[in-house]
Amino acid sequence: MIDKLVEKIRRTGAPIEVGLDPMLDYVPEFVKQKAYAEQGETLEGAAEAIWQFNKAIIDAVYDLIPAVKPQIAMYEQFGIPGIMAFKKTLDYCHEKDLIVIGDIKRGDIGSTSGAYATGHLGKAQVGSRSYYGFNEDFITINPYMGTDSVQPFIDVAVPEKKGMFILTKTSNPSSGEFQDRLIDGRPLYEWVAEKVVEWGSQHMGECGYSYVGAVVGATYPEMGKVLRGIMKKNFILVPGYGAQGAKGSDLVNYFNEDGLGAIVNSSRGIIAAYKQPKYEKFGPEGFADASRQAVLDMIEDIQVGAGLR
Ligand SMILES: O=C(O)c1cc(=O)[nH]c(=O)n1[C@@H]1O[C@H](COP(=O)(O)O)[C@@H](O)[C@H]1O
Repeated sequence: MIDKLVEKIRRTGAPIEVGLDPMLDYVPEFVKQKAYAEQGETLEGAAEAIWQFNKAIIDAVYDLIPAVKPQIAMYEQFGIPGIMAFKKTLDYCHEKDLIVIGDIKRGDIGSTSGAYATGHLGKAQVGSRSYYGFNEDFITINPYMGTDSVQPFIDVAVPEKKGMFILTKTSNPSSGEFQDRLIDGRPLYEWVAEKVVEWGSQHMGECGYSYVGAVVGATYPEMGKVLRGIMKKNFILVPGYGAQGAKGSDLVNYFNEDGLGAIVNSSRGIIAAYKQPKYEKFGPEGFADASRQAVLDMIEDIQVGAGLR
């Protein structure tokens, strides 16, 4: 999958992923009303609304991008119907040949991590048969419980040729509270980055990049530069573009000289584009076209701002 990700980034010229984080507030009224007419103002109605919203956006952007990142919390808030909308979204993205990064941020003691890994990357054995549960291509992992919490994900990912992105320096304002603390003179996020390199060496793609990548927020470009230097063969998933304030020129440190090595996420900036003054002309009816235009603008901004052309 890392080889496919690299191939798709090269083909599209778009080192970006669209974050499918559908809050009901972003779903235009006409989409919600139709879903509620069919399913009522219920959890099922909410799940139908976010699924229809996602589907229209995927249809509008899939040819421009290599990957999507559905954030499971946005679906979980609607209980079981929400989880079913999450799974429908994953399957539809696969049908469209998109790489699916499940943003699930898991990590627990070994046996529990193993079960998460089976459910999201691998197959569950049931008697003589085995079944994929969610079947994402990559997932996000919280490594702060240490190697025995991360290793089960790698053990499942290797035979499946799937991967993961490990939280290293996150984009949020208080990420420094713990992650920037100095340990033996170096910030904690650098210690994590060194473990990402070590963990990643167990699972390398033919393209020269590891299946084990890192999450480093676009909102801390100076730290991004240091972390790029430590993790030369690990892809960096970069959140923080758009709604959290980062722009193309902040990303120059995140790419390697081959123009690869990073994939930049934008969620609200793309899926709720029609609400921004810049894309107002599309109106709520044209929400998916507004998302397409926002993707085109993001690609241009990153290619120019990060010096990729
Ligand atoms: O793992 C992530 O994707 C993540 C890590 C991080 O440091 N910061 C961060 O914002 N994210 C996720 O990236 C997405 C950002 O959404 P927007 O701010 O709307 O583009 C959300 O799904 C967050 O959960």
